[in-house]
Amino acid sequence: MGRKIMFTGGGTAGHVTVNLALIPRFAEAGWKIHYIGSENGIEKQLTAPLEQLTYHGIATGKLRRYLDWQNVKDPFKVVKGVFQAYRLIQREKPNVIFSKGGFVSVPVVLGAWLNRVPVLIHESDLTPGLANRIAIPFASGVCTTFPETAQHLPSGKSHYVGAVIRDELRQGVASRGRAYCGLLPASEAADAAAAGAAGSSQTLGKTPQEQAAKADAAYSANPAKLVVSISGKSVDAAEPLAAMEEAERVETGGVKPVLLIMGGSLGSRAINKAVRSALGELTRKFSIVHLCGKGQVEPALETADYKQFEYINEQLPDVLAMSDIVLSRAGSNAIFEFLHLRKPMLLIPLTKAQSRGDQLLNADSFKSSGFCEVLHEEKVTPETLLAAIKDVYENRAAYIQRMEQEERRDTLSQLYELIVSSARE
Ligand SMILES: CC(=O)N[C@H]1[C@@H](OP(=O)(O)OP(=O)(O)OC[C@H]2O[C@@H](n3ccc(=O)[nH]c3=O)[C@H](O)[C@@H]2O)O[C@H](CO)[C@@H](O)[C@@H]1O
Repeated sequence: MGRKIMFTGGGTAGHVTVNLALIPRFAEAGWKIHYIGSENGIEKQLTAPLEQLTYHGIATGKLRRYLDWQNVKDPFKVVKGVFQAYRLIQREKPNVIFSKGGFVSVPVVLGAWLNRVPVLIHESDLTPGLANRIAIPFASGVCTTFPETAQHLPSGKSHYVGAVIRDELRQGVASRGRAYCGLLPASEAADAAAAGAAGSSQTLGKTPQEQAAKADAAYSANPAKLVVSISGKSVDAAEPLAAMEEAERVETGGVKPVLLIMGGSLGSRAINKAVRSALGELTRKFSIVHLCGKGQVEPALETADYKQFEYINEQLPDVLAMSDIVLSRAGSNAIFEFLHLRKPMLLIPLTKAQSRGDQLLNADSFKSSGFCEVLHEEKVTPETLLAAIKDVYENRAAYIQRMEQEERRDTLSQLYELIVSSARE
């Protein structure tokens, strides 16, 4: 009889994507794969395309730190969930359970413990979240993304494995990303820029390099008055910054650099608001792909250089491949993906008022390694946001160089082996 693994984890994509990375490995090795999640959560949507997987929905309750009338109802849902998980595990008899955390995972870990099935938990953040803190006493081991997390775990249970990166994230193709987002393909943008330059008041060179040199020379000769033509439009670059930007655009063949904005898997209203307050300035310099979160797209704001999506799933590798820099929350999975792909980042971590402060720690750790710039939400204004984005973009080579020092470890294989070795016969 083949071996069987049960995954759990959900609530936000950060509690699902590690499972999505592992599932193909287990499927290839011939394991039967089951997933216990909530009835309608994001974990159900994200695992739906996987044919090799049997999904079981159970009742879930959120364990809140604040007062809410749901707090009265939810303990009953949690008890119901434990009972359902217990019965499912008893029936399916998995060899091992892997939990990526989130509230749905608590009843599953308890159900596994009651059935004496080994459970490995994964903690992506520097300090364990509430759901994992409740579950850890019932688990056989805890795999961590950060080495520092060991200090917050019972001795002997902690396994530092590092960040798990989905294989497909490495296979992105920039031109496919541009096509998906409706951004002008790089080659066409270069042609348009060259055509525009040919008929402009300033005759710029033929190649992007010649064009940049001419724009630089023109600006040095008369910094206060430089009119360049990009894509047929004359731009009065009276401001030194604007002149530099236009010269740079010419240098890149008329293609604006791409700024990817990811407010975590659910989107971030604070980031959305901040970005939209500075949209005019930002789109002068960047083509923006904004992952806004469910129900947060504003169609009226859409332009050739501002593309919004609620969430991008299969196409994310392509979109990442075409992105030059990233503005993001500091969720652990996302920032390690950016590090792996060498994307310079500006991070706006979730505040202590809205969370236990895990993203502040994640962001501090990345900043001290020189991988990102951090802008605290309390300090965000259109001006500070623009300055910080400009800073990251201008220093992008230095960020990339520091990220290049970071070894790319095969965490996925290591974690796979650890789970296999924890499984009961
Ligand atoms: C509000 C909240 O509770 N945030 C927590 C949640 O964040 P969140 O769920 O946002 O998780 P992460 O930022 O860690 O990961 C997001 C994941 O979603 C993917 N993605 C995102 C947007 C998109 O359009 N497409 C897509 O595929 C990313 O590639 C990444 O794999 O879990 C993280 C890991 O425990 C924590 O650090 C965060 O503090």
